[in-house]
Amino acid sequence: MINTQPDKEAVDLSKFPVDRIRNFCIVAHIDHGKSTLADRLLEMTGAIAKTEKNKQVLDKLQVERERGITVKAQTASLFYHHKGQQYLLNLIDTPGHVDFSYEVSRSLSACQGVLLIVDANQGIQAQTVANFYLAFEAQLAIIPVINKIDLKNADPDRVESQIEKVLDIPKEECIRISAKLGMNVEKVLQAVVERIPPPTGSIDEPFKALVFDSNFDHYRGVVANIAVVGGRVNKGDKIVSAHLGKTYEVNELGLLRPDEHPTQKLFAGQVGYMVAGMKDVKEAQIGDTLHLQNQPVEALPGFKPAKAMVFAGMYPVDQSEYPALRSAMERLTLNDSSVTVQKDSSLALGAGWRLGFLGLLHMEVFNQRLEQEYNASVIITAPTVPYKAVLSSARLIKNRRAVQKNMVYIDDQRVMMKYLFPLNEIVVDFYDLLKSLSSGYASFDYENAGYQAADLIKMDILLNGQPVEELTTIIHRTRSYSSGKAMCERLKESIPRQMFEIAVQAAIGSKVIARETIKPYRKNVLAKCYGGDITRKMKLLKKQAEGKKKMRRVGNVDVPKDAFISVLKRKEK
Ligand SMILES: Nc1nc2c(ncn2[C@@H]2O[C@H](COP(=O)(O)OP(=O)(O)OP(=O)(O)O)[C@@H](O)[C@H]2O)c(=O)[nH]1
Repeated sequence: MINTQPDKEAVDLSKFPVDRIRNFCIVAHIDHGKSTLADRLLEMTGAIAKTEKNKQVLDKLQVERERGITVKAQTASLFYHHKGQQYLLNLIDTPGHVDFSYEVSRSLSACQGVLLIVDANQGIQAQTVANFYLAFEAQLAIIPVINKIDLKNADPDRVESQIEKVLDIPKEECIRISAKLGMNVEKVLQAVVERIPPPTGSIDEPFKALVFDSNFDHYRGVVANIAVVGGRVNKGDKIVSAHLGKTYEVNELGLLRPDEHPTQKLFAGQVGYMVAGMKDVKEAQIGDTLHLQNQPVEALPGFKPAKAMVFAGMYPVDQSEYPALRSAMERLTLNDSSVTVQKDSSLALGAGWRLGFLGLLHMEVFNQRLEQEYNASVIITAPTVPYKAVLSSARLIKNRRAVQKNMVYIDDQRVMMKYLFPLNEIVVDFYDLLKSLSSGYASFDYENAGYQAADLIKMDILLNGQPVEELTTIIHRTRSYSSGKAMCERLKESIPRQMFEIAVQAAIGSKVIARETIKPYRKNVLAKCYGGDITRKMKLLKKQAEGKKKMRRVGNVDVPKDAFISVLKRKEK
């Protein structure tokens, strides 16, 4: 293979007519080797040097490197020689975990095909099936790739049979590789050219591009990732966002290889980035259509908004950090449009937001990115799931526990089961439980099946008979006793003794279901002051008064803000 990687200045994108372009994603279950294969493809086409240091180069975020998982889809344009012709391959590496499947579905909209990677030892897993259906429904060409054939326990024959049985893809279409050793990776590149169709647009149409991702650069403003569906765009052109109707001048255009590589133009079928003086994050809607000024086009269908599954409150640790946190949140939600944001406030924690996430890992990663990329420190409250309440005298009638929907044997060792679960039962620790019960063998994926009636109740927490609104929770009746007890115990640990006895109670309506008592105690700050040094006494009393400012008064009980945080914060695993 001769791979001439054009240098920075030499890229002439007009040399790549649409029929010599391939846009594809790599999709797979978590850890099946997407990012490792992406590294090999980048190396083989000369986009990056082959060194030990270049590992998972498309996992650029600190959180991705620390956790060893992909959370953001990344794009890289590769140049590849095949049968005497040079091709432009646009690769998008996507996350594997179910919480980031929104990234996958968005990325697929910029592609005509996928490489579906399956681990030769683990075989088909939950997200293999979920990702297969995303690609299948988007009518993309699917190339099954069996990875890690170098492993001692690899069983590619069995995995091929699974692929044929469960996904209905003929065995013969599978490519067996070791991404780690680079074995057979060349065959993957050949299959991309031969089996994935080129994009359909034409260079002669009016310019039309889909914004499929974007992020915020401190100096340049919004950097949008675009897929040019038709026509061409030049640096300096005036373009219009179909969503807002605003006009911008194109300041910068280029390819991602995977670093930014400026060009003068982008043509139909190409995928790249654009900077067009959008200074406000609200101007770069993901899913928006861009066209030339005075050449309006029909807007592309865009993306279905992501459906948040888990909600949590987010507050600055110190209220003076609110404006800085707001701008950090706006910028991060531009890069992760699946997070929903609503303003909220709490007496105990001040002004903040109620955020919606696709799952618990998504929430943790968002929090970590805020800290690492924006230096923000936040308090996250206990995650909850959405409920619909029926306001009538009729009770919500029956608790729907898991209901089995179907069961398919993948082979003699594996079975795929579908259940209907209450979301509240699965979002918090179900995945961990499943992994430990199955010694790590089971995998899990879920989608929203709508609202179901359930026996839910509102549980209040009372301090000396006064309800504490921040701690009210909606909970399944069968869980209320254990949860109420745990919350009372945690509050007892966090509220300091005061001059009188404090009753900490959990209650359903007027019925108390758990109680702890905090014994009276008076902290006499003057106890150690012998004699009559009045200035020293005043100092100590002033310090005590300042301490009280950090308290929230519930009835006659002073509760330190930290107490709310420790009770509200979900328990660390
Ligand atoms: N033995 C062997 N290990 C591999 C191979 N390909 C990948 N791995 C290892 O499998 C692990 C997961 O690989 P990644 O490339 O991070 O997997 P991924 O699918 O990108 O993971 P997510 O993006 O988090 O879903 C890493 O430890 C890799 O070194 C292979 O061909 N053989």
